[in-house]
Amino acid sequence: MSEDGVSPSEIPAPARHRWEDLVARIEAARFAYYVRDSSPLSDGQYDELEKELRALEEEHPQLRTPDSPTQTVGGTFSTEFAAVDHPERMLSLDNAFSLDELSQWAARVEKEVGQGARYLCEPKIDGLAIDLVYENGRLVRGVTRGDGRTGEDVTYNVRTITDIPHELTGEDVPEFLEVRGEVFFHLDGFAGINAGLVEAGKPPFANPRNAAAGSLRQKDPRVTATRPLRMLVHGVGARRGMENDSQSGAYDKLAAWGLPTSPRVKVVDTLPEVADYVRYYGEHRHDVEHEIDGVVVKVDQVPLQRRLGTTSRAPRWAIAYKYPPEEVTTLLRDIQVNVGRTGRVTPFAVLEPVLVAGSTVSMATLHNADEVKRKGVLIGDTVVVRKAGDVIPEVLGPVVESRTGDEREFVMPTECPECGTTLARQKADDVDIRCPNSRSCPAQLRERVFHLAGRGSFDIEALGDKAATALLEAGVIEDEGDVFALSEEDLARVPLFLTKAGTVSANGRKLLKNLDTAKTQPLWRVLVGLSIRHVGPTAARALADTFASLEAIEAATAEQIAAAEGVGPTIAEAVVEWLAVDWHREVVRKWREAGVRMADERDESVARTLEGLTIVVTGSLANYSRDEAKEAILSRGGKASSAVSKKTDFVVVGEAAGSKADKAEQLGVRILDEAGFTALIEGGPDAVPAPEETEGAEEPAGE
Ligand SMILES: NC(=O)c1ccc[n+]([C@@H]2O[C@H](COP(=O)([O-])OP(=O)(O)OC[C@H]3O[C@@H](n4cnc5c(N)ncnc54)[C@H](O)[C@@H]3O)[C@@H](O)[C@H]2O)c1
Ligand SMILES: [Zn+2]
Repeated sequence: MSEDGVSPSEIPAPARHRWEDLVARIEAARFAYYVRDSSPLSDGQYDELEKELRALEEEHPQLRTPDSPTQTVGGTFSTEFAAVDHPERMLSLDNAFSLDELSQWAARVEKEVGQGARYLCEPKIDGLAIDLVYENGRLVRGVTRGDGRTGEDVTYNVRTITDIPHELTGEDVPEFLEVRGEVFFHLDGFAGINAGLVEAGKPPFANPRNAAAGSLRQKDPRVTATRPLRMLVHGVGARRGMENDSQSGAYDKLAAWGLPTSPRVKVVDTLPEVADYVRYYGEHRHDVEHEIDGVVVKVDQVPLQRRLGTTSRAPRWAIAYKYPPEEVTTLLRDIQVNVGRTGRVTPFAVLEPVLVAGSTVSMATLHNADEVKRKGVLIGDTVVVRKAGDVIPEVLGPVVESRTGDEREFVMPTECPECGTTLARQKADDVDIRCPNSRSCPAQLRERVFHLAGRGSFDIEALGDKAATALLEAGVIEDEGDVFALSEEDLARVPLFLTKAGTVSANGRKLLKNLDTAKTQPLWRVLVGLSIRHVGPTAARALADTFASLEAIEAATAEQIAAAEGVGPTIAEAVVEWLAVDWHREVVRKWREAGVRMADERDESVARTLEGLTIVVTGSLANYSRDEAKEAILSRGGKASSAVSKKTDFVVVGEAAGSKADKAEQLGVRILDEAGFTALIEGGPDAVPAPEETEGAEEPAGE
């Protein structure tokens, strides 16, 4: 950095020192990123540095030397590869971090070329740029971006990527063509790469982008060949024998010659449509098979691109709209284990708290001990953490470059951290290990009590995490069996439910009231509350629909349970196994004694006209919603099914019915329209016309 060009008297020393410091840090980060394929800083942290540098130079324009990182294309070329000049310079992109900045860019475009610019929008792939040169249709060179003028020759490596054609096909293949694209990994490819590296005793990558860069930039192309790299093209450079009047037109030609273009490219006429595109991918960022860090917007017409021109580092006719970063680097302080409701022991990462996607993350899931191994993370590592949308934060991988040697490997405990019981696999081939002390392991108890109070079960608002713990700790409940017998005297012994004066608090009274209401909840909620393996809301509803009471389920055999609509052998086995355990039956007995209803009342005023009939309703009916139709069938003793089979007695076909109606016809199942359905409900099967008549009357069918 030439300080000579800058007159020290004009720039305050602190600003100059800050500038030097920022430049040094940015250059170190660029070196790690482009040469070592590593990210000690996250992209967000890096962008912050660049932003600060830009602001500083805005304030003190004399600092803006031609070799400032704000004026150059990031990257360099390492001596490990032959250096090759690009026929045409490869540029970076300017960024917009808000819709506001995007419209400022569009305003500049309009000011320069007037109205009429069309905008080509495409996802910004988080990979690394590649320059491909085709001569007479043959791939002759593949080069990394480097510093924009000179890149690294990775031709042999590029040839191993299946997306990249060695030869262009089709009509009018140009004499000379330089194509720009992005090399990247699909997300699922990344996890496999790291697992493979760890198994081979090699350092894993911190994230998919580094993995792509590191896999392409291999000395030995045979290594590159083993990595499932992908490529999509997003631009053209120098060319002879190819005329372009638009970016989108160029993409069409490239595609016709066999080059992979993005299926998500869209050309729009107005800025609001660009904003829609940006918003769409902001919401659907995770529906794309690779990581995207933004959307690239380009003026589509080539003559307008020419008029707009470029700066030293980026075209003026394009901009990268960047989404908020989802990946951060932070310290992995520890790996601890959590014991879940079913005793499953799962490791989780304890992180140095870090802000990502708008919230502070201090923990991340690690699923199981194998997963920790596969990711190759050590306690004490700097790790990349990803928080994608509402998904639980995840550790992607370690920044191996930042290791000091003090890191240590995680060892799965052999004893339950909560109750000291020796951990074991339930079945020999299970991945998970569990605490077998399900009845009284404090962790499992707490989770079960909390679970039965949940929205998907009894829905007991005043019984949260804290309350569950407090009740167990005070000893007023020994396990979930005691929950519904709780009295005011009991709560008077739980500090959490006491006022300062020592009486039961409003919250305590609310809990008692909640419990009373909960006792009349429908059977399926009771079943969910029992914490039977595999019995979540869906299975519980299916069981309740068929058996209507817990007593009936207790009396049923595994075969009978499995035969119920939507149940099947796995759930049936789990239910039977659960009921065979003494203390489980004790929970049921206590609940029953405390007045939990455990049966769905059948409305006896409704005649059971459909006893033994299986009925499928498809399409929409005028007088019944889906649920009402189902209810009408169930309350009359019928079975409401969703799939048509030979066992189906009637298929009710409403408006816009789909394939189920066709299937019914094929199988010769009796078909009813809505009027027929009403007749069936009211009078049973005898009230609807006999099969022959129905068939004969197919066309006029009621209406
Ligand atoms: N973590 C770090 O330490 C560190 C260091 C250096 C750079 N970086 C990251 O790299 C960025 C700067 O790199 P950059 O100069 O390559 O800029 P950039 O990544 O912001 O944008 C330019 C690049 O986008 C790529 N791209 C992806 N999809 C594209 C598409 N559809 N059309 C056109 N181009 C597309 C091209 O390869 C192009 O070179 C930073 O903002 C940061 O995210 C991180
Ligand atoms: Zn335990």
